[in-house]
Amino acid sequence: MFARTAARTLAAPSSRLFSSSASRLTKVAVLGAGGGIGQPLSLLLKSDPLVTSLSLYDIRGAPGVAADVSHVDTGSEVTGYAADQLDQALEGVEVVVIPAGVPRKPGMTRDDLFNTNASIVRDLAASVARVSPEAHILVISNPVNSTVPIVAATLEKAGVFNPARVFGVTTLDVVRAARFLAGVSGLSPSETIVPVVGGHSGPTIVPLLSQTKYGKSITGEVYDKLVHRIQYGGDEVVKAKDGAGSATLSMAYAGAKFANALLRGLNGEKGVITPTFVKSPLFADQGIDFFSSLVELGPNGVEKIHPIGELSAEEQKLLEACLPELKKNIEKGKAFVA
Ligand SMILES: NC(=O)c1ccc[n+]([C@@H]2O[C@H](COP(=O)([O-])OP(=O)(O)OC[C@H]3O[C@@H](n4cnc5c(N)ncnc54)[C@H](O)[C@@H]3O)[C@@H](O)[C@H]2O)c1
Ligand SMILES: O=C(O)C[C@H](O)C(=O)O
Repeated sequence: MFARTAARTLAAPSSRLFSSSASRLTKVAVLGAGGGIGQPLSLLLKSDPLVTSLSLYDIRGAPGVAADVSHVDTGSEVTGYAADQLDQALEGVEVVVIPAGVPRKPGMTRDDLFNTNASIVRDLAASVARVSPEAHILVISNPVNSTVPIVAATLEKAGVFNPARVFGVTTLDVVRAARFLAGVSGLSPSETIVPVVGGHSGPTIVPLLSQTKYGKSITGEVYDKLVHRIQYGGDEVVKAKDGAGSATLSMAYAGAKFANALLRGLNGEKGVITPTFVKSPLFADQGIDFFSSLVELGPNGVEKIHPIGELSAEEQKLLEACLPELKKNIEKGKAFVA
């Protein structure tokens, strides 16, 4: 998971979880560190040798999480910040991960979280713009299809938006796709990596199984069920947690995995390529200027946005269903800031 060498992100072997020490100082902040995702994510980031300093902030509970996590015997320093210490938490930070906000309950869509989470994310982004305007921002808070445009528009308003530094974390969809395809094929998930493009909610999640060695042979009902499970994996967890929230542990894993990929890119590692939801030219001519596709990460953040490649007829249909919904979600986010 936390590989530091040349293996591509999509195929990073999990045996590298605790690999060797960092080559450069990297200060990372978690905003929402006291939450269901924030706590295990903070623990995993503490275990990442590429993180040398960890700032944990929440409106409640972050100093306690920091005291706990700081005893783990890895090299990084950990500091917790209380509700009125956001500016201090952001000082000198290069990477900001945002899992702050409310999660879904059964029967809700991610868009139902907009009313609460939009202002939380906007206000946090405004503080990042003021205190650490060069930081890379990793947005986990839902609805990602709207919160990423909100962060971008907020930074734009402050005159500091750099599209190479704002990312919607869609890694959980990639993690699920690999796991679920492995379940169908009987192979190891390291052999069933699937590019997942589009956005992060139901029909906007578009798994490109035809671009994988084992996925392309899956057809009919098995294909339909697999695609549905990848698109609605989040609902599975929400239902099972029965009112206690949504995915936290698998999300912390996915968030730490994406953060590690970004840090490897920032450290100059070549060939770090993974899907992420960024400002993108791929469908901009249709008024959709944020999109998740394979992105190469480098010393400045986004190095190269890859095209989505060849699609099967089924995937073309999935993409057609994705685009109008995604456009609506993006416009809603932009309108909120405007
Ligand atoms: N991108 C993804 O794939 C993905 C996956 C799972 C969950 N999520 C989303 O992540 C978000 C968090 O989920 P969770 O399960 O950790 O929720 P949670 O309620 O357990 O934790 C959220 C935390 O955010 C904190 N918070 C609220 N307002 C804040 C603010 N202004 N500043 C700092 N912290 C603040 C809360 O105090 C709480 O500790 C939700 O919106 C959820 O939908 C996204
Ligand atoms: O389903 C949710 O609301 C949380 C998250 O987006 C997920 O995919 O698990």
